[in-house]
Amino acid sequence: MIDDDELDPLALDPGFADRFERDPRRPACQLYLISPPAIDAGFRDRLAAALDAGPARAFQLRLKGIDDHAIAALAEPIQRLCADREVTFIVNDSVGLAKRLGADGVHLGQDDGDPRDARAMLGPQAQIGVTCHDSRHLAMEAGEAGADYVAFGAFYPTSTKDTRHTPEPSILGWWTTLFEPPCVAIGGITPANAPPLIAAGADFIAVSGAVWNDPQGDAAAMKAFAAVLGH
Ligand SMILES: Cc1ncc(COP(=O)(O)OP(=O)(O)O)c(N)n1
Ligand SMILES: Cc1nc(C(=O)O)sc1CCOP(=O)(O)O
Ligand SMILES: [Mg+2]
Repeated sequence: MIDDDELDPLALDPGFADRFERDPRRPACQLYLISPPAIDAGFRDRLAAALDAGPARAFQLRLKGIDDHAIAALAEPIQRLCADREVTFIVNDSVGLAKRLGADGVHLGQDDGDPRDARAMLGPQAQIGVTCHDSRHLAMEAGEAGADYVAFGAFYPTSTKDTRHTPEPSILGWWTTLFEPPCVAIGGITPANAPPLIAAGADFIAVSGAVWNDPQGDAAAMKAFAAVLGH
């Protein structure tokens, strides 16, 4: 096992983050929208209005505390909406559910299974993402296992999930400098605190609470993210 500190560009080269320049061939950073942890049947219209207000490249159905049958029933209209808008539809946690729904992909945490098994079940076109916390080692393992993106977080405090890892933004630039698959930044991201992560190299910012819990409303939040991302 490689010690993560041995891979830390800031330890090897303290000026790394200041000199980081995004490869112009990489697409600009985009929004990866994550559902609230609980939704009802009206969420489809709420999501449609949010997507009307500002673009998202991907949407993850991340529902907690209900079984796969209940998730499948809620998923169908949302999945159709995403297909109509060309928004990649990702299912959290469950390869079996992603397969059953014919989702565009699955997001796997470190305890949610091996990306190789997910690939075998979902096929070559599936988008498979892997949680890598603050670990360069986990990200390289995920890349070797065929992940289509790696996710680092939690960059900021969040009430959406109990988190134990806090990466430095420079992990994003380290990844994009060395590897082709996109990297996702997640955890407590708002329009106000997103710019340093975008500047550090994030290919996607993944956001839940800052959209669905914004006191100004979902549409205002989506517009604010669109402005920050230059859409
Ligand atoms: C894009 C993205 N990144 C990280 C996570 C977290 O996944 P996981 O560690 O499995 O935790 P839960 O989301 O299942 O609570 C994610 N879902 N999406
Ligand atoms: C689902 C999730 N995963 C994280 C990780 O660090 O892997 S942080 C997080 C919560 C994302 O929601 P919000 O934008 O409301 O903070
Ligand atoms: Mg999970």
